[in-house]
Amino acid sequence: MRPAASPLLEARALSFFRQDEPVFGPVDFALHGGEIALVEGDNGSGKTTLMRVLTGMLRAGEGEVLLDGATFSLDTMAGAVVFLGHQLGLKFDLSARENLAVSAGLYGMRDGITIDTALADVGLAGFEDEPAGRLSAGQKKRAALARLLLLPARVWLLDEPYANLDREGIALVNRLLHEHAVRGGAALVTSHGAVTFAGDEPRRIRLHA
Ligand SMILES: Nc1ncnc2c1ncn2[C@@H]1O[C@H](COP(=O)(O)OP(=O)(O)OP(=O)(O)O)[C@@H](O)[C@H]1O
Repeated sequence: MRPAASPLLEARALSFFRQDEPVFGPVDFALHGGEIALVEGDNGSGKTTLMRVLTGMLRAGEGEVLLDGATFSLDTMAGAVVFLGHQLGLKFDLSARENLAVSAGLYGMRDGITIDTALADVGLAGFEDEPAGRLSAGQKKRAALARLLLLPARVWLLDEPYANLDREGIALVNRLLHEHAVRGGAALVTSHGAVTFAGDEPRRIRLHA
């Protein structure tokens, strides 16, 4: 797919420091619609920290983040960026369906999708009313993936999305990423495992410990 004029997500000379020690950076990248980039690096090189900076959970030490050409702020990213981290953001006492309804109430839904079709697409048909806390680790991850599908966010930030998934689940993540890119979305993905996307070979952003 031909990149749009303005990147959906851009980092310029982005760095993060803890007690004046650099954790990562400076990092530069520009992700256009239709592009997926893999963040690579050894344990402790700062992949999760980069994701947290990009979601606004941590403040960058130096540099800037642009979303759709505008300087990043919590207001501009709300609804435009969705983050899947180690904490899946599920309320365990709510059902899978209720969890998605809460997210949809906050951020809206993509055209042509419903909560139940999103759950069915990730293999959770029949588990809609199960409290999220009673789902297996892989099923919880699938419920979190259904949220990615449901929300209209064009930028996905996925931190270790393959963790806890079986082979079929890994293929599911790759399919969802491919479909997201075809729809014009962009994604940044951290992973230790082998990643095989259906589309073009992903870009690689390397962090150094
Ligand atoms: N809350 C924290 N307080 C202090 N140091 C932290 C904190 N979180 C992470 N770090 C440190 O920041 C560095 C980067 O951690 P980060 O989790 O971003 O790495 P990572 O590349 O995601 O690692 P992994 O591959 O092991 O998941 C590490 O040295 C880690 O010890």
